[in-house]
Amino acid sequence: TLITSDPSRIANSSYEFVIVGGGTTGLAVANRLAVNYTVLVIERGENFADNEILNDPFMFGAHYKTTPCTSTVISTPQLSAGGTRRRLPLYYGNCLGGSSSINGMMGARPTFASMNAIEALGNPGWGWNDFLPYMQKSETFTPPSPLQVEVGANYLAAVHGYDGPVGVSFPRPFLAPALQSIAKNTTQIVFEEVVTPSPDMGNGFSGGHFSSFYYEIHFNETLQADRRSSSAWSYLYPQTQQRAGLTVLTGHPVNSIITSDGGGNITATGVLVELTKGGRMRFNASKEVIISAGALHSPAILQRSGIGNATFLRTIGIEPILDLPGVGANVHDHVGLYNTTFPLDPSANTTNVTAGTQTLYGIVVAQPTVRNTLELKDTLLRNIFAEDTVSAGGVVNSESLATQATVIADAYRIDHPFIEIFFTPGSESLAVAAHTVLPLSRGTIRINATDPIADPVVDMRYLTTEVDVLAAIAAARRISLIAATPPFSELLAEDALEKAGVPGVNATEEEMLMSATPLLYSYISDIHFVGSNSMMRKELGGVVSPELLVYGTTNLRIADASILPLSVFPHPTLGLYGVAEKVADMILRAGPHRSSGVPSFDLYSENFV
Ligand SMILES: Cc1cc2nc3c(=O)[nH]c(=O)nc-3n(C[C@H](O)[C@H](O)[C@H](O)COP(=O)(O)OP(=O)(O)OC[C@H]3O[C@@H](n4cnc5c(N)ncnc54)[C@H](O)[C@@H]3O)c2cc1C
Repeated sequence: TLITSDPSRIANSSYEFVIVGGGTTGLAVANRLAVNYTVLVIERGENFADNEILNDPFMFGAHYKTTPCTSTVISTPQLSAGGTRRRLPLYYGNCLGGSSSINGMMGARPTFASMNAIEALGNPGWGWNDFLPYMQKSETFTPPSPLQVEVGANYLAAVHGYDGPVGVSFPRPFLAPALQSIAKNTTQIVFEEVVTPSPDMGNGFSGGHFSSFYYEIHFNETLQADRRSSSAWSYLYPQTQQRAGLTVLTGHPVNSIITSDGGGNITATGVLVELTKGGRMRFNASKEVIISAGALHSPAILQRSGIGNATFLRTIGIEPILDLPGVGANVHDHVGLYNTTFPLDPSANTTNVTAGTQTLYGIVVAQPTVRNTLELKDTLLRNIFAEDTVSAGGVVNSESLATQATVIADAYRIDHPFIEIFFTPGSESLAVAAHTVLPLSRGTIRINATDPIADPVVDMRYLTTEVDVLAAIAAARRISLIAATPPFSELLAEDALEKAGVPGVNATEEEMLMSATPLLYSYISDIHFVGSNSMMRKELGGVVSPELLVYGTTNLRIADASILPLSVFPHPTLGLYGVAEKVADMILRAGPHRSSGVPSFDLYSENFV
C-alpha cells in the first residue's frame, strides 16, 4: 500500500477503481477490491495514524469535538424550543478512517425487521439473512471474559465473525461494572413488558431488549491491542492488510466525477481533484468510480458533476447530465437527547459506578418496542397525507413518504424498537441519553449556490413529522422515569431531575415540549446521517440500485451511509462495514477474478421465516 499526500508522485499512474473518500466504508471497499484490482483512494483529510487521542478508545467522550480529524457542517436553522430555530453542528471525521476515527465506537447492528423494511423498498438481497454474513465477515469478535460475563456481558457465538479486520469486544477493563447491573435492573423495571435481556445485541433480535454494549476496539492479541478499531486501523494500516494494488492520496478533495455519455447510460471515466497548491488534476478509472465521501458530502459531489435534481442544478448554473431528484433528498438523522447529566448523591456508594477519567458513551443499551403505543404509531404512519410530504420536505413525492412510512410501520409490527436509551458513566455524574430510531422526517442537502466546493447546505428538518415528535417525547419520558426509579435513582442527588433540566415523571406533553429547560428541544444531531443517496426504487426518489449503482450510469457506485433509505443501523459503523463487504463482494463476483464469497448461515431461516 502506498499512502502519499503528493499527487505528483502518482500523476501518470492508471487505476481500475477510483474511490472518493478514505473513510469508514471507502477504506473497507478499497481493501477488498485491491486484492484483485488496482485501486486509488482519494481522501480530503490527512493521515493521523499515530495520533494518540484518536487511537485511545477511552478518550472519545472528552475530545471528539476537537481532534485534528474533526470537521463540522453547520445545519440550516432547525426547529427548537418554543418554536424558535437553532443551527446544529453536524460532526464528521475528515481524515483517513473518516468518522470511524473519531466516533464513540458503540457497536450495534440492524434488526431482522429493519432489514426487511430495506428490502421492501425495492432492494432484493438486502434482508437480514443475506446481510448478516457480511457483518460477520468484517469482524473479529472477542468474547467477554468470565469476569465480564459475571457482571453482565452476554453474547451468542454463532452470530459473530472471528477473522475479519474490525475488532469488536466489550471494553477491557469493563468500565463501571456496578453500574452495568444497576442499569440493567432499572431498565427491566421501567420497561417491564417491552424489554427482555438480549442473548446478544447483534442477533437481529425481534422484540425490545437490553444488553451491555460492545465496541469497535481491538482487544485481541492477533490485532493491535487497546486501540480504536477505526476503518483505517482495521482495513489500511495493519501489516496483514497491505495491498500491492492500493494507493491512497490524502489531503486533497475531489471536486467532481468525469463522465462520458455513450448515448444511453452515463459512464464514469475518472475524477477531478482540487490541488491544495491550486489547480486541478484528473485521475482516470478504467473500471469504476465509487463515491464514499459520507452522507453529507457524497450528494454534493454528484451535484457538482451535474447529477441531481435538474431544476435545482439549472438554477445554480450547472448543466444537468442526469436528472435524479433523489440526490440530496431523503436525508435524515436520529434525534439525540444527550443533555441529561444527573449529579450523584454524595452519600451513595459509587464504587464501580463511575469511570474515573475514562469514558465510553454507553455501557448498557435498552431498545424498547412500541407495544404500548403501537396502534397510535401505526395509525399515524399508515395515514400519511400530502401535507406531510410538504412538512417532511425532503422527499421527492408523497408516494415516497407513504411507502417509507408503511415499511416502518411494518417493522414496528414485527416489533422493531422505536427509541434507544443508554447509560453512561462520567467521573462525577451519570448520564442517561436517548435517541430516536427509524425517524420519518426528511431533509435536503444541496451544494452552496455561490461556492459549490464549500460545505453543502444541510437542512435535516428534524422533528417535522408528528410520529417523530411522539417518539422523542416518549424518549424524554423514559429518561425521567429511569432517573426516578431505583436502584438507579438511589445513586442520584435528591434534586437530580431538576438539576439535569428533566421534567418530572408526571409532566404533561406540553411541559415535556416547552418546560423552562426543555430536554426535548435541546436535542442534538445524533451524528447518524443517512439517506441522501438512497437505495430504493427510482420512482420513490432512489439514487442507487441494490447493486449500489447510480441509476442511469454503467459504472458509478456509491458506498457509504448516504445509501441507506431508512436509518436502520442504531449506530451505523458495524452495519456500514457490512455494506462495504457486500458491495465489494458483488463487484468481485461479477469481475474476471471470482470472489471466494462469504460463508452462508442458516441460523435465522429457522427463527424468522
Ligand atoms: C463524533 C461521532 C460519534 C459517532 N459515534 C458513533 C458510534 O458510537 N457508533 C457508531 O456506529 N457510529 C457512530 N457515529 C457515526 C458513524 O461513525 C458514521 O455514520 C460512519 O462512520 C459514516 O461512515 P461513511 O463511510 O458514510 O463516512 P465517513 O466515515 O465520514 O467517510 C467519508 C470520508 O470522505 C471524505 N471526504 C468528504 N468529502 C470528500 C471529497 N470531496 N473528496 C475526498 N474525500 C472526501 C471525508 O474526509 C471522510 O474521510 C459517530 C459519528 C461521529 C462523527
